[in-house]
Amino acid sequence: MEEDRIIAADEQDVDNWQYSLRPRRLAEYIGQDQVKNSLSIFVQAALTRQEALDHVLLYGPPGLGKTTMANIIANELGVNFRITSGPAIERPGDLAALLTNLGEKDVLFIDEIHRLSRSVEEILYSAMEDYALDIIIGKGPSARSIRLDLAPFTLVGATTKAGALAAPLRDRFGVICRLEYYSPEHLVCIVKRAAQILEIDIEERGAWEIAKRSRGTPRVANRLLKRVRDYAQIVGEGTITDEIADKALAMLEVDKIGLDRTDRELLLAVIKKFGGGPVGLETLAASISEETDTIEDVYEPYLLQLGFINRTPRGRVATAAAYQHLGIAVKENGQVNLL
Ligand SMILES: Nc1ncnc2c1ncn2[C@@H]1O[C@H](COP(=O)(O)OP(=O)(O)OP(=O)(O)O)[C@@H](O)[C@H]1O
Ligand SMILES: [Mg+2]
Repeated sequence: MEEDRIIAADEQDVDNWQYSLRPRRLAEYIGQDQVKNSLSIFVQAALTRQEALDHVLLYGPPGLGKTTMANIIANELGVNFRITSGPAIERPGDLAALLTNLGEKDVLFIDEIHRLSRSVEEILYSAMEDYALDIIIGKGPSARSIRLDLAPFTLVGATTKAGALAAPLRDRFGVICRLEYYSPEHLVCIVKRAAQILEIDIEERGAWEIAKRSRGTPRVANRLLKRVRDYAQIVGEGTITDEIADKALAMLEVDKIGLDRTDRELLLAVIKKFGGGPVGLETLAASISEETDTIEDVYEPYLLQLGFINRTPRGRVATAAAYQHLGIAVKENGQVNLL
């Protein structure tokens, strides 16, 4: 299960402690320079004109700091921050209640905005466009529609699946920002910053060992840091050195580039059971007793990003980079050998 994986990008219940590490201002937010620069200009412009900021859509893989950034936008604007999520808003009335309670220029954050129901989404259109709610009162022939004015507000939506957003909704966002995976350099800064807040002793090279295995994702970096700290305190002398980090992460079966056992199992299945592919998704799923959805949504993204597997019309193929990482040689005749 994804829940049990230390390198999972998705938020787990046990990740609540990370909230204290969230940067609160734009200047503290590490990386994502392009997004930061444009948001900083739009925020300043809105403040100068004393208007509500345009609606902002943040999209990108889990754990990269969408919720953090939404919160920062409200802080920079100096307004209230209200938080909800697509699945939490069940009926149009729930959204109407949220919207009518917003103050002037407040930020309403809707996480997983691609999971709003159609009827709720439709209420959002006029709210975003005209700061108004069209409400239908009564039923049948006596039903009539009334328009309720709202205070100007900023909707910040977050999604991991921008493609799943209906076009009319997407078009109503004036600012659309894509968050990218972080470079190891930025992750080193994130690890060191978190260590400082948590009062953990860490050497530069220790921070690098953690950064390199964090799959471009701050949430994963923070999680690894916490586990390595335990190891440093119990097995080492409290300080996270490169050697301590390496040993701790090896114990957790997280390899040099952040792959865990499941990642390696999947790659080995493609290479050893199916000669490197192509192998159909369903066949592959059956061979490692997994659901096809889990493979597509959970296991594959990072392997695709690394260029370890390719998706072809005939199925999944392991690339030379995957063979190399696992220490397996490719033979001319297509057969494989351990190096
Ligand atoms: N730029 C950053 N600088 C420092 N720390 C960060 C940064 N971005 C994220 N973090 C840390 O990573 C954690 C996860 O970030 P956050 O909860 O904002 O992710 P998210 O993109 O909303 O993820 P999800 O899509 O799963 O909701 C935060 O608690 C924070 O500590
Ligand atoms: Mg989030």
